[in-house]
Order: sequence, then C-alpha cells, then structure tokens
Amino acid sequence: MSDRRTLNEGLVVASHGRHCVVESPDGVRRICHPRGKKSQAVVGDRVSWLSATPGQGEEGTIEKVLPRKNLFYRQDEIRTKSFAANLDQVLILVAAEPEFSASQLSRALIAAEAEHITPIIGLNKADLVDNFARAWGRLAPYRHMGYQVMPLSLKAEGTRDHALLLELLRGKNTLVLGPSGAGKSTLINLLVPGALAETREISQALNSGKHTTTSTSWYWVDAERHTGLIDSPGFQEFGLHHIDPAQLAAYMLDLKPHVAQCKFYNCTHLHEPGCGVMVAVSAEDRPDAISEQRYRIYGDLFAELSQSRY
Ligand SMILES: Nc1nc2c(ncn2[C@@H]2O[C@H](COP(=O)(O)OP(=O)(O)OP(=O)(O)O)[C@@H](O)[C@H]2O)c(=O)[nH]1
Ligand SMILES: [Zn+2]
Repeated sequence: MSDRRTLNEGLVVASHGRHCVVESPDGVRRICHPRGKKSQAVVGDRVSWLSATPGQGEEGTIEKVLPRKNLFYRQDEIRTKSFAANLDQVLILVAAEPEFSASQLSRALIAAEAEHITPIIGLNKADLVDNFARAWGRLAPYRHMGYQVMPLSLKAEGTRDHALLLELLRGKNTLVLGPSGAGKSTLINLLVPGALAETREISQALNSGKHTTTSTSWYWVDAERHTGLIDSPGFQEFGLHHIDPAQLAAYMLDLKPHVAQCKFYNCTHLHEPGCGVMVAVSAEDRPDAISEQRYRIYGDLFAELSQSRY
C-alpha cells in the first residue's frame, strides 16, 4: 500500500517539551511530534508536517523546519535553552514596581540586537507616580540610545493603552518578555481576553498529573490572524552564551558608535590605551556619553561570556 499522506505547512503555536502544537492555515491546531533532531521546532517556526498514520489519532509528525528569519535565544534554567523564531519585535515589559533589573533589561536587548529583532520597552504602572518617575529616569540611557520606551497603565480604565498597543503590534509577530509582576498577564488578557486561562487548561491536559511548567505560547490578537503575540516565561536567567564577547559592544547601542574610535581593532574596551569607549564613559559634557552602569554591565557580561568559552 502506498503512503498517500501529503505534506502540509503549519505554524508552531506552542511547545510542550517533546511535542508541539501546529496550526494549519485553516486555523486547525494539532499535536505534532518531531521526527528527529533536525525537526526540533520552536514557537514561531513554520514547519512541514505529515498527518498521522492510522492509529495515532489526530496527531502528526514534523518533517522539516522551514528556514528561519531569526531565532531568539535565552536560557530558562541552567542548560535549558528556549526560544521563539521568526519574530518582528520584542516587547520588553517592566514596571514602576517591582524595580526592574538594568542588567536583565540589557541582556534582553542584546539578545534582540544579535538577531536583528526590534526591541520596544514598555514601562507599566504609570499610576504609581513616584516609582514610575524613578523608573522612567532609570530608563533614560535606553531612550538616549534610540529605543522606544512606552509609558503604560495597563490596569487603568479606558482604551488608550489598548489602542496604542494594537497600533504597535498590528501585522507583526511580537514576543512579550518581562520580569514577574510587571504586568505581562494583564497585557495579554487586555489584548486577547481569555487566552491565558485556555492555555493553562490545555497545558494541564497535555501534561496530565505532571508538574506543569509554563511554556511559550502564541496568541492571535485579531480574527484574521495577522497579528501574533508570543508569551514566554523565564526572564530571570537570561543566558547569552551564544554571543561572542568580541561582538558584545556592537550589540549595546550606546557603546557601538564609540568602537570605531578605538586605537586597536581588537580592543576589549576594558584597559587598552586609546579606547574610544572608555573615554565616553561618564563624559557628562557629551551627548553620546555612556553611563557608568551600562559600562559596568558591559564589563560583567564580557567576563561572563569570555569565561563560558573555555
Ligand atoms: N498599579 C498598577 N498595577 C498593575 C498595572 N498593571 C498590572 N498591575 C498589577 O500588577 C500585578 C502583576 O501583574 P501580572 O499581569 O500578574 O504580572 P505578570 O508580569 O504576568 O507577573 P507573573 O504572573 O508573576 O509573571 C497584578 O497585581 C496586576 O493587577 C498597572 O497599570 N498599575
Ligand atoms: Zn575600545
């Protein structure tokens, strides 16, 4: 008997450990299993999949992952990498409180720059006036280096933030990242009401009985399925193991323009004479000065990434 199953295309909308949920162009979702190492897919991947052989129910197998535009790397726990593919932008959500970590924020921005994904920073809880002002001040270096920083008040009555966010996201695939308590769930519930509860149920059903780890999930904001929102846990440990320390300064947009001034082409910007980066640190008379804190983050990351190479 010949195998008359046909190859289909689909989008990976969730990953639960070994298996994925693949959505067909008609919107039907089914569980698919990767055939081998080469067909290990992540959320956002376009894949070719085969419908199930008799006896396997409605499930399918992933035969091939189609070429990716980009792949967003980060590290959840030690050694556990997780990613999303084919992103247009990353919305990094922080809040007036709890106080955000500049180091975590910088790591997320570097990961995005390394894959040519546009980052946007959202600062939530504008209603907490004093803390908001402080957090807004702490974001000054990021505004100066050209990032869009959006003030948000996601819990407030009214539709202002909703409309602004819809405009920002329209027609794009956006990964939402943020530390615990920043308002990620609030944001997703605002844009895709009911989605999170549904995901939790599916995840529990798939992992019946087992400890359910939250996983990366894709949501459609619009009925036409043009605007994708990807929710991904794990902002705390942001591993950048894939980044070459020699490239680090190029991914930090406040350091980048100064690198060209360095005397040595392989300058590490840590101790070399004639370093263009070092002279710009805290050079308050200059509009393109690098803040002490950002330079410290650079030094810490450089050491961390250099160590993981050996
Ligand atoms: N004051 C204020 N509180 C907000 C705002 N938006 C969200 N919150 C509150 O902040 C808390 C955290 O919001 P969540 O949406 O659960 O945050 P999260 O990022 O999903 O956090 P995790 O579930 O821990 O990952 C909740 O108590 C929200 O009600 C806001 O604009 N202002
Ligand atoms: Zn230098």
